[in-house]
Amino acid sequence: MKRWPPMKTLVTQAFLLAAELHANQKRKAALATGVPYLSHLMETAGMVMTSGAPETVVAAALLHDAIEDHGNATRQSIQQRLGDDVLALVEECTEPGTGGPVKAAWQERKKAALQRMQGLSMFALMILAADKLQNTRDLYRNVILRGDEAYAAFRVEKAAKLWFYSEAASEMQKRLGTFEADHPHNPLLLMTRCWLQEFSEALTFLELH
Ligand SMILES: Nc1nc2c(ncn2[C@@H]2O[C@H](COP(=O)(O)OP(=O)(O)O)[C@@H](OP(=O)(O)OP(=O)(O)O)[C@H]2O)c(=O)[nH]1
Repeated sequence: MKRWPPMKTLVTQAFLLAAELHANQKRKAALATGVPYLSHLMETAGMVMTSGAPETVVAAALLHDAIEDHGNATRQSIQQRLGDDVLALVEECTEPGTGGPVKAAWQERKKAALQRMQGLSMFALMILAADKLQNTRDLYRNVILRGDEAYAAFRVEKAAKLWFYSEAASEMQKRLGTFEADHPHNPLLLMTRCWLQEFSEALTFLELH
């Protein structure tokens, strides 16, 4: 019988770790019930991979919610299995005030996340832009089908959710601009620009519906 080749690449290892960590986690507001959380990580990492980003970035995209959702102990598994570069990127993508036994209050976490955006590395910015776009695309489809009921599964109401997304869109655009000034033709930055454009367009739709 033909055997699969050994699965040793960073992306494969990251996928296996993400599948392990998020095995029992479901999406909160999916159109079908019981949709695995892994779907969000695969879509986000798929966008990053399609852009041509390095393997470390794709691996970090697969693990961007690992510490946030599964705690500080996860840092060690990421470091041991994927190395310091992937861990550093995952840490940049981890929302402040998460990872410990108790999550900080929603408003406090989101304000801290916004404040940190101007210090993001280019690769962390890419992952967060793909992450926010994936969640917003999902919300967009949900709003088309269910209207305001689409917001019911979240911790905060529609106005707060859209406030955060709109602040995040402008902070990410500002940060992207600082990289574009130095590297105007970088294809990874061009792709991030497209994602942020789509993110803003989806937000405009959500604000109007
Ligand atoms: N659109 C969508 N999102 C879902 C779904 N299931 C889980 N999420 C996740 O929920 C988070 C938002 O959930 P909330 O209950 O508002 O709680 P939180 O912001 O305190 O985590 C998002 O992650 P986040 O990056 O931490 O927050 P955010 O910055 O996107 O708000 C997103 O990944 C779903 O079915 N659809």
